[in-house]
Amino acid sequence: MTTDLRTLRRDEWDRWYARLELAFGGVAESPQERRLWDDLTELDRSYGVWDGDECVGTAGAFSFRVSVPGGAFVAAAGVTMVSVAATHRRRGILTSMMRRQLDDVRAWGEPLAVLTASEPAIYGRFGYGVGTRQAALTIDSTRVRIDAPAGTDDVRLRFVDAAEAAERCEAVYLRTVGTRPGMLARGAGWERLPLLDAEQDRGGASPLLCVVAERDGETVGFARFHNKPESEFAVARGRIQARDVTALDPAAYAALWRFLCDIDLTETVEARNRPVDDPILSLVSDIRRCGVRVRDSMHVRLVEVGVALEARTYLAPVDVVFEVEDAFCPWNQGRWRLTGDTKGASCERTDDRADLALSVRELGAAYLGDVSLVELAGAGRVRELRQGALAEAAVAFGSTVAPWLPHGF
Ligand SMILES: CC(=O)SCCNC(=O)CCNC(=O)[C@H](O)C(C)(C)COP(=O)(O)OP(=O)(O)OC[C@H]1O[C@@H](n2cnc3c(N)ncnc32)[C@H](O)[C@@H]1OP(=O)(O)O
Repeated sequence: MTTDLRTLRRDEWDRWYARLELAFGGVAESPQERRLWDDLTELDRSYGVWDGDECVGTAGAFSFRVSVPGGAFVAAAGVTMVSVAATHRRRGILTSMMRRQLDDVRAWGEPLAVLTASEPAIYGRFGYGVGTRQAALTIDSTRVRIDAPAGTDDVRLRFVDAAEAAERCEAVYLRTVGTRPGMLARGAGWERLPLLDAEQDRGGASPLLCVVAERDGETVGFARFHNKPESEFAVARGRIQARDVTALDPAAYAALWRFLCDIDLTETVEARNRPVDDPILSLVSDIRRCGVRVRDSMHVRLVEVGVALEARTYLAPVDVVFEVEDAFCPWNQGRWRLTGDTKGASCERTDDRADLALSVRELGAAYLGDVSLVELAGAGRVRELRQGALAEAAVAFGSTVAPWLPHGF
């Protein structure tokens, strides 16, 4: 079989995207969602693999800047829309696309590649580590009380039309980008993503509802959610499906969650993607009844180890030499000396003896401050070669808040 891997052309997008949908089960997305992804696709950063005139492989890369510990934003390829036709699987097509893509990302001068995986087992071989996690909540709102802080009662909540309020909600959201590592600065068009609301995706729930939180006439937060009425022998058992809960201060945040947990005729509040250290977990009276489940979220690949490690700051002074293994991107392979603290860092090639040995995948996992290097060492994936180096590096790589990716891509 000979296939041709090339950059996507405008007139190929429809056929290309249809093959991507087919690889994910063949259920067509709503026209609204399809149009959004069409508009967001960056053709010159997308690939199709063609067997004759049949598209058998797809992959793309959005232009993002990822927030990292210390507050900088680092250019990153947001790897997306990866698929290989079921008729052509396990013949190396994914590998060929990952090869081409990581070479291109390097040539574009982007030190990071990030993605959310359909299955976590796919991308480790290409040097990606799980760099952020997310928590799903299923709150029993009949039993859980919100212990709201002072000032919560001064927050005014109002139902608004989600589309009409989109601009001011986006303005609030943008003020939160960068408050956690892992959040994305993106280009125009992405503000449409949280408003997608096709009936076919609702599963019987209401259209998207929106409540804004105001103080002194200023918007200080918002919640977007669906209400799914359910009942059992005339007992209301409705479910609130929270899509976004965003606020600029603790009182507004508590007011929004208290509202969601208090809606009549409902007894459950679900939220699929929250930070693992979400303050809601400290607002509730009974964490056991919040059904917390944690899973992998954004996978991170250091495309240029030196540039990436220099771009963030470190919670404590650090001076360690890493022996990095990177078979897929051998330009990263070898020894790097990282020195840094809360103000800045430098990371350079060195011949000095190594203090810690690990693969680029572990660096990706630890990069945003989520998984501890100590935890990875416990799994045998980081080796300490100088006593004390592991603790020193683990503390330095931490983050004061858990990294979080608020939405998929
Ligand atoms: C960022 C995103 O877009 S995530 C979306 C990923 N896409 C999907 O899940 C859609 C459905 N699946 C597919 O399209 C394909 O099966 C893909 C893209 C996952 C894999 O494509 P393929 O061309 O079959 O992969 P390829 O042949 O290059 O495999 C490379 C290696 O990865 C392994 N691999 C491939 N898919 C998987 C998987 N799902 N789980 C574990 N290992 C996998 C292969 O076994 C192979 O291992 P080997 O080198 O040890 O033999």
